[in-house]
Amino acid sequence: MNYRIEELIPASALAEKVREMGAKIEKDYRDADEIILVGLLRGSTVFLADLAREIDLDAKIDFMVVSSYGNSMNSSREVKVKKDLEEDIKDKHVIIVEDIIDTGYTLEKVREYLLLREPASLKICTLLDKPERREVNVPVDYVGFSIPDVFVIGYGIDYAQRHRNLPYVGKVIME
Ligand SMILES: O=P(O)(O)OC[C@H]1O[C@H](OP(=O)(O)OP(=O)(O)O)[C@H](O)[C@@H]1O
Ligand code: HPA
Repeated sequence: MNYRIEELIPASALAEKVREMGAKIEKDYRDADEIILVGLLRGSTVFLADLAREIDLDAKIDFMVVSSYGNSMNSSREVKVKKDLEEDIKDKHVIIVEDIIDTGYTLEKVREYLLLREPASLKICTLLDKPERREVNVPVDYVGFSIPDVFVIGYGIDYAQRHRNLPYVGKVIME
């Protein structure tokens, strides 16, 4: 399939937004002993790496793998946990860090799954939000950019596992 990529959010705007988000999180959790940032692999890696360095608090980093999409642009509703956390999150302040929220199924499932472990608090932080695509309601506490219903890649986000290493967020245009 032929496609081209058009820049949607430049690297400089991403860096500025990530700084702002980090500052907000730092302020909100300044009285917490420790926070745990939970990244969902693989899309959140680039955002999480940058965000974590903008938060001057005692933070642990852990990861989960959940399956939802596959290689196509269609969402599938089955969400399975393929790799669980290593950390015990009971009584801890946890922030799920995501690259993008689309239908909401992934975060709904992960949120329910983690709440069963009784964290002290559980918030959700996403770089990108596509509100037009939402099918289930999930409380999102930190949002970088709301974007229209376009297929995006870059800054950790893939199209069939490609383009995650682009320094900007681009949109895929089918030709
Ligand atoms: O709101 P939803 O409709 O559930 O979609 C959002 C999810 O889809 C993408 O993950 P993907 O399964 O492509 O895995 P990846 O993180 O490895 O790219 C993205 O990273 C989110 O986790
Ligand atoms: O726009 C997107 N791009 C890549 N993966 C995704 N998963 C949900 N939305 C997207």
